[in-house]
Amino acid sequence: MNRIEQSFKELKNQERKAFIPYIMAGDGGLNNLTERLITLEKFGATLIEVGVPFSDPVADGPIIQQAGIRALQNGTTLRGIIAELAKAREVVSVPIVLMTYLNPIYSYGISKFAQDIANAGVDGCIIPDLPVEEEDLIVGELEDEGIELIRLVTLTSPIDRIKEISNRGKGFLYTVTVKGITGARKEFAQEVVEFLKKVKEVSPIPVVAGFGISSEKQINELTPHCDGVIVGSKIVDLLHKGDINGLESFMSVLKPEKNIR
Ligand SMILES: O=P(O)(O)OC[C@@H](O)[C@@H](O)c1c[nH]c2ccccc12
Repeated sequence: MNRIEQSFKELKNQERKAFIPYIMAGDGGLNNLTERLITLEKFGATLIEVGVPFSDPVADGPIIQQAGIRALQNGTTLRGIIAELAKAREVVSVPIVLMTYLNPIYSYGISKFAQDIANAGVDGCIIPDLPVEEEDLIVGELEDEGIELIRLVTLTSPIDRIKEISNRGKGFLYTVTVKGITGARKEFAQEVVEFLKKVKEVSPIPVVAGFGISSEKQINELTPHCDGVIVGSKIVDLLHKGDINGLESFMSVLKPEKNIR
């Protein structure tokens, strides 16, 4: 069984929800990557999403864009990230999902990419600019290496499409909870809860909410209706500021002792 499925199974047995932090690889230098993964695992991450910086990040909001620019400026490459992840895998046991746009995969070479990330101990891949209609380009190569393609659905996806996408899916379904780009939002539209309920009804795989989540209140609002949350901009910001205490307390929101419901 893939590490991702395994960890969702364990969570379910413990009646817990997933907390999935996102970090930008190379922000602050690639040599902090392993240490950051260790810290996030220690603070209770279920799984970690590792972003590959890219010059044209169409879905990224300002905080993640800035982190990407910092990472590119210090010379971070996909090759370097994969090498660092391979080293990290010796000391980190949570599942790792690589988030990258399609272009860096293309220039790396699709089959080499799939092989190299699998050898580095990566478990899944999120490719936000790869529509389901085009995924045959790459999904076979990923699956051959045991890498799960994590698919996204959004508030504007019709329910039939959500059904189709979630039925193809392995790992978990990334449910985008805002219309727009990544980044903290103060409040969610009421339609988000309704949307999550609908997605939960049709999806055979765990449903994880992401985009715009930055507070304990939001997490408590959403988690009764999904299997966990992804938090990007807030985590990237705390790490950039070096606020490790803030990170630890924010990540304790879904710890078992606080998660009695
Ligand atoms: O930053 P937010 O609003 O917490 O959203 C998560 C997000 O950052 C992360 O999953 C992500 C970063 N860039 C993306 C591009 C597409 C989809 C997802 C992402």
